[in-house]
Amino acid sequence: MVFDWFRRKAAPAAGQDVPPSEAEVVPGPAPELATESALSPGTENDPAAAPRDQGALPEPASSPSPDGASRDDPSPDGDAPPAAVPPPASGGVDQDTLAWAREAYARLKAQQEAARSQTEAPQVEAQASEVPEPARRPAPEPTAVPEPSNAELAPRPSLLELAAAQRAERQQALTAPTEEPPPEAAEPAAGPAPAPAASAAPPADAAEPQLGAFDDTFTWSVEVLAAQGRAADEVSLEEIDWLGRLRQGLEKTRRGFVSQLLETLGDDPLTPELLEDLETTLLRADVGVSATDQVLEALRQRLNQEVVDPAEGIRFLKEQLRGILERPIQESDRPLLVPERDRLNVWLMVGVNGVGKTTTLGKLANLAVRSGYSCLIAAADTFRAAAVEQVRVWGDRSHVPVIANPSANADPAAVVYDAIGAARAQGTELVLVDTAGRLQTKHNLMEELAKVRRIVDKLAPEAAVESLLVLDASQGQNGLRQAMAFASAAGLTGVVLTKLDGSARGGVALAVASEAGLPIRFIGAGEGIRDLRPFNSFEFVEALLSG
Ligand SMILES: Nc1nc2c(ncn2[C@@H]2O[C@H](COP(=O)(O)OP(=O)(O)OP(=O)(O)O)[C@@H](O)[C@H]2O)c(=O)[nH]1
Repeated sequence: MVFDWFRRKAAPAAGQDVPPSEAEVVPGPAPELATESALSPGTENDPAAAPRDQGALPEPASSPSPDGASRDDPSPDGDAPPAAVPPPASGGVDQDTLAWAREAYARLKAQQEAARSQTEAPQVEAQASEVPEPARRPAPEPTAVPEPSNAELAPRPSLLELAAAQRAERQQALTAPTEEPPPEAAEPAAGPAPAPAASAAPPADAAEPQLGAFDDTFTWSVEVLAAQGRAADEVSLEEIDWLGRLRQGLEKTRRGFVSQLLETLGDDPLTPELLEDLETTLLRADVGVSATDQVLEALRQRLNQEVVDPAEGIRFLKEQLRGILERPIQESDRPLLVPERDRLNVWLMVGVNGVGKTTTLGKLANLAVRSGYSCLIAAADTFRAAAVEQVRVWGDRSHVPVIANPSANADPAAVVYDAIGAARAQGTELVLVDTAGRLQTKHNLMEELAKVRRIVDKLAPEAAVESLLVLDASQGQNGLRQAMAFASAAGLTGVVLTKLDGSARGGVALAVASEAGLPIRFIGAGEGIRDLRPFNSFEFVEALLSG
């Protein structure tokens, strides 16, 4: 079994079927929210100090842990909080939810400590072997699984669980990308190509995610996973880390959106007059005219039927936003974009200059390798001098081969031709194609792109082809115009939204879904290799509207 980052669940390795019935965290119809409340003002800048209304999140699904304890009874010793877990940062927190979050935290901490002592042990051995015989100290007991220092944490993972966690960590370490690209990767990639620009090198890989404090961000992340049916023992550090970064990435959008929303909604029941203010708020957040109209119309109808208090207003708003994001996903033939096993998958990255196509491709290659898919990169951006080099560096980081054409200004279609041939010969599952950035208004360049697309369809009619428009979220409504233009030339099937970190225009995701009718497939929230994940409408909307 490997952890499939596309499905976000442990999955059988290549050659094994994935049972469709297994529960997975997928961007599907939103889970029913048991409770919902208004956003908590004041938590934006100081989550540790101000209370966050935990009721804003759904009741976590009650999933028994492997040792049989349910989340209602996280501690075999009773209700006392684990000693190593600090008291909650916020007051007034739902105790049941908090206990569940504590359980997840305790497990992650134990896993991290187990992994740490596991990695330290071989180092001690290695050092010992360098020491002259007489001075050599006795090697540490090889079979003993170190007892975590927070052994009193509840529920304490069994030795089997610890060992499994260690194995998983080791496997992750083995399959993880190299920290730095190997020196030869810095060599010019292709014959006459000029020396690589300094900017060609992607940022160094982020270190393994570390467990932070038991704070508001942690409890929010755990709750978001729990609301989607995750058990406490299925919560992984990397997902917590990602959700934290997603929430942080959407902070700028959220800050404007949420504060205006709270101001608009106030403490009184919603009135039709408030809808005008809400319209302005949504349009300012780049949600787009169509999505805004849909939301307002739904709210209007609701207000005609009953009195709606602010908390219900927020819940209803979230539901509407999720619905808009979900519609194109559910209408596509694939509710979840995952490379199909035992089939050639070709994913093209297209878009205007500098939006993050190559970076996205590098992150996807890493996601694919870590999820156990065989992958190959086609460096079909033959226009920009350093592009092939940049792609090679990304390929090296995940040990993914790169097919490139050494001649300057080679035909991108020829590179794709070679790549598909190589993938067929090697039985590769996923071919990621980097294409040159182009303005949607340049007819000849759009024609060139259409040719690449035709070549793929002709050469590999059996392949599952995806044409993904990479959009820089910070470009707001401009991205929408790009989507419309690229749709016809490249036969777009989906969108990757990048640079959500640091952009106040994350609302454009809704405009893309409602006006271009394109499913958002992945989102990027940072330059690091792990800063990309499959899009999940529930998490996105929660992060957008979390307090
Ligand atoms: N902050 C942030 N930066 C990103 C993200 N994705 C890409 N970038 C940065 O955006 C810049 C351009 O990325 P590239 O991947 O080279 O963009 P491109 O679309 O391939 O560029 P062209 O090939 O010139 O069209 C780089 O500095 C990336 O590190 C993201 O999600 N967040």
